[in-house]
Amino acid sequence: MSELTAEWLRKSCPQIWDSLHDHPFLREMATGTLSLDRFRFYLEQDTMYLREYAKCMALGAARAARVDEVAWLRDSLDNIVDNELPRNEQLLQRVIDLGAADRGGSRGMAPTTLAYTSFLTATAYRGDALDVMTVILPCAISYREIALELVEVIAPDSLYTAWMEFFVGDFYGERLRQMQANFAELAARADDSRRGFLREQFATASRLEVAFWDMAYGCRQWPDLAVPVG
Ligand SMILES: Cc1ncc(CO)c(N)n1
Repeated sequence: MSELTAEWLRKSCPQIWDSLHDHPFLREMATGTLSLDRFRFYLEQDTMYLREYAKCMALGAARAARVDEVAWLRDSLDNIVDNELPRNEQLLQRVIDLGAADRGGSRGMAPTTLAYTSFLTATAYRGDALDVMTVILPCAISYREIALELVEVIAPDSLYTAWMEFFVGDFYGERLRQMQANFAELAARADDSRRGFLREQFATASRLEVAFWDMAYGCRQWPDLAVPVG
């Protein structure tokens, strides 16, 4: 493995990423047929997810070797806390006002949210800034890719357009570009065995992104927290 860049990692697991792009949750968002209940479940779980995601960045900063790595992770953390979390909360209010039913998404972390956040947290406690940057990349890259793809086909001014407009915007695009440049700089110092490990970690986080959409699409909650339809 001669170089380790975000773009290289992204291309290293095409099967997983194809299933992200083909996901029924996202296809139904594009056609406007995704049920509001499912979107509500997604937003409730994603809010719980983002709180842990932000803390994973804070842990990565605490375990960083250099102050520029601290600043990189601080920038990513700022975006989650200042933009993505408040936007999720506003969208959740909108979707509730539109009549979305509670399918148990608000009652606690569903198994997949727990699996994903536990993976991020364990990675941060065990590793350093590079480990954290590797596992947060699939999240950051996939939302940009998904939003850019959907925005081409989605009906304008829908609830789902409101969700994706942040991820297609220049602010997010520039943040992602910066994140990828920072990652390449840090990863250039990793030896081959570490690169192999990071590649696996990237693939795991990518699989968990697919699993997250699966969970939201099926409103999959622990049996005692689930609210059956009807
Ligand atoms: C699960 C998940 N991955 C990535 C993002 C983008 O920040 C998000 N909001 N949620």
